[in-house]
Formats: sequence, C-alpha cells, structure tokens
Amino acid sequence: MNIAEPHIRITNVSKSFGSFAALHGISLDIPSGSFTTLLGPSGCGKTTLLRLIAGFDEPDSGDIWIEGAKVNGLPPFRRNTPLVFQEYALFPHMTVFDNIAYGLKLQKKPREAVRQKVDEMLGMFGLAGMEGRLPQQLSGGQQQRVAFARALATGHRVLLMDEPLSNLDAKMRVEVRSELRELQRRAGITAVFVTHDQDEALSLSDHIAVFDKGRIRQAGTPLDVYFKPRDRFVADFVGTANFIPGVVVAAEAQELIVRSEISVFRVNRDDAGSFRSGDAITMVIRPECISISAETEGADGLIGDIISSSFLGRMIRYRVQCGSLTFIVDDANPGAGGALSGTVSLHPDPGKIHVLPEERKL
Ligand SMILES: Nc1ncnc2c1ncn2[C@@H]1O[C@H](COP(=O)(O)OP(=O)(O)OP(=O)(O)O)[C@@H](O)[C@H]1O
Repeated sequence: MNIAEPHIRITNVSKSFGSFAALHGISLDIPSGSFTTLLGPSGCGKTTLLRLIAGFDEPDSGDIWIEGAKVNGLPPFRRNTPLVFQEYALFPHMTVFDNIAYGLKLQKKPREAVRQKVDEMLGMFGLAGMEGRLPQQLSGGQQQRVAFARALATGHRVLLMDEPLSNLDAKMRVEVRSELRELQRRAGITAVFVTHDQDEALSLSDHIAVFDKGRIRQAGTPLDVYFKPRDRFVADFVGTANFIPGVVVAAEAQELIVRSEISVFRVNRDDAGSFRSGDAITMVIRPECISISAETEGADGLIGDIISSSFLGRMIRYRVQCGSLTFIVDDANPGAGGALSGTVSLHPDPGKIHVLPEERKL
C-alpha cells in the first residue's frame, strides 16, 4: 500500500432505509495506522457507515476503498475488517483460548500455529493465565481485551468498533480506553471507532469526524474540532461552548477587534480568517479559556454576577450573567476560600476565541 494513500477511503456515500436518508454523500479518508472516531448524537448515521465499511450493508451510491481497492459488493469476510460491537460478541460457552482461536481455526491454520498465535495474543493483551476461563469469569475490561485479541489474531489490519466501551462503568471505561489506544498503537492497526461520547472521542482519537443527521459537519484532529469548530453544531456537540454575537469593528494585521453587547474583544487574527470591518460574527470560547476573578475594580475584563457554582472535583463550574449573556466558566484552580460569589470579572484568553466563519453575514 502506498503510504500516502488512506487505509480506508469513503467517497460520496449515500444510504437510505425506505424513504429515510441515513447518510447523505459522505466522504472521508481514514489514514493508515490512525485512530479515527465517528462522533455524533444518536441516530446520526455512525453505525450505518461502519456497517457499510464492514460490508454488512451496501451503499446506494458512492464508493468504499480499502487499501486502494474498491470493496463495493465484496462480502464482509473478504474485506479484512472485523467489527467489534458493544456486546463484545464473545462465544459464552467457549474458553478464552477457543474464542481467540476461533478465526484461526476457520482459516484452517495448523494446530501448532494456532497455539503460537493465541499465546502471542494472550501476552499482548495481558491475558496470560486466563486462557481456560469462560467469558463470564472475566471482568468487562478483560472480555473487551479478548474481543480485540480475537479480532486481531487473524492478522486483520483494520478494527471497526461500535461503542465498544458502553457496557463498562465510568472508571473502567477511562482505564480501558487508554489501554485500547495503547494496544492500537502497538499493533499498528487502523481503528475506526464509533461513539456519541465527546470526551471519549477527544481523548482517544487522531482524527474525529463529527456527524449530524447523516452528514459530516467537520473532520479534523481533536484540537481542531475542539478549538476551531466549523459551525455552531460542532462547537456545541464537542464540549461546552460560550457563544458571543458581535460585529467586527477593525481587522488589523494581528487581530480582529470585535464589538459585542457586553464588551470589545480582541481576537487573534490567525483564528479569524478573512473577516472585514462590519461583518457580523459569532465568537466561541470554551469555559476553561476564561479566567474568573473577584477583583472588579479597574478590571478591563467583563463584569458579571455569579448565578450558580458547582464543585465538580477537578474544577468549579460557574454560570455568570453579563448583560443578556450567560457565561459558563470553569476554574481549575480555585483559591483557598472556595467558590466565588457575587460580582466578578471575566477574562477570556484572546488566543482561544474562535470566530465562526459561517455566521459572518451582515
Ligand atoms: N435497517 C434499518 N432500517 C431502517 N432504518 C434504519 C436501519 N438502520 C438504521 N436506521 C436508521 O438510520 C438512522 C441512523 O442509524 P445509525 O444506527 O447509523 O445511527 P447512530 O448514529 O449509530 O446512532 P446510535 O448512536 O444511536 O447507535 C437512524 O434514524 C436509524 O433509525
């Protein structure tokens, strides 16, 4: 395979169920060796796309390419793309050894080669000594690892995962996801992962494709989709966002000066595209990119009143009313006095204010 070529290429794929269009002209390149996540709310078409890649369904139009070859019409077993579902899909009556060996036996590999491969997988996935156990005698995380071991034992280079962590409790989920990422890197495989959980997507992925109603709104790195969302939907779905409507009053070499109802903002120009004086825009800023202070005298930031505060362990989340806008502000380093109250000043980081291009109409 050409290194520059994506491992999986999806070009203009559409799929309808009856009169319902689940995917509208999706195009996406999935780089070789990457961890790519399909992220979006329930019903937006993520699973549908995964099933098309795996070959469980066929697109109505458009093409799917794996390693440079068009796979439209090929059955799943000829695509080299095992799918791991959230139920892990282990055979409950088979031992760990037999579960992992299953695909190898189907391939009619000699007994000794099967044993060697299973041993290698047991070692790689930290399952040595558990080969005689049945799935029900394993924890959720261990079952998960057996599912991956089984999928990878047959030498597949692509792993398609549909919400594989959703059966685990919150703490286990965080543990298993970092483990999963590590295993994917070590095995050097291409992973396509479906989730509606934005934290999971941000923490695991090299690339994220954000879906909405059968379309990809934005595809990019986690940093891009988080700090430079293409539109309001992405800004809102991938994390929490503050939106501030305004008008550009000056476009200087290094920055935009934007007037809003509550204040004048300076926005770093490299974030701000090709805006001109007079453009109506919406600024987006994340809660942790605004600092909050009890100091209001002479403060050149925004002045507002705290309407609520909640202690979330690693930070305090405030809601602060400034004019008609309510800001959400996260303070990861609260002072010794605990949560602030009353009137405060807010200081947005000018380098972290993003301007939404699509809303720059006058
Ligand atoms: N076989 C089918 N027949 C009819 N409608 C279907 C079929 N499969 C999926 N759909 C519909 O297509 C839409 C997209 O479904 P899909 O399973 O791809 O969503 P999803 O983004 O994976 O959602 P979730 O996170 O809830 O699994 C949904 O509205 C679903 O009801």
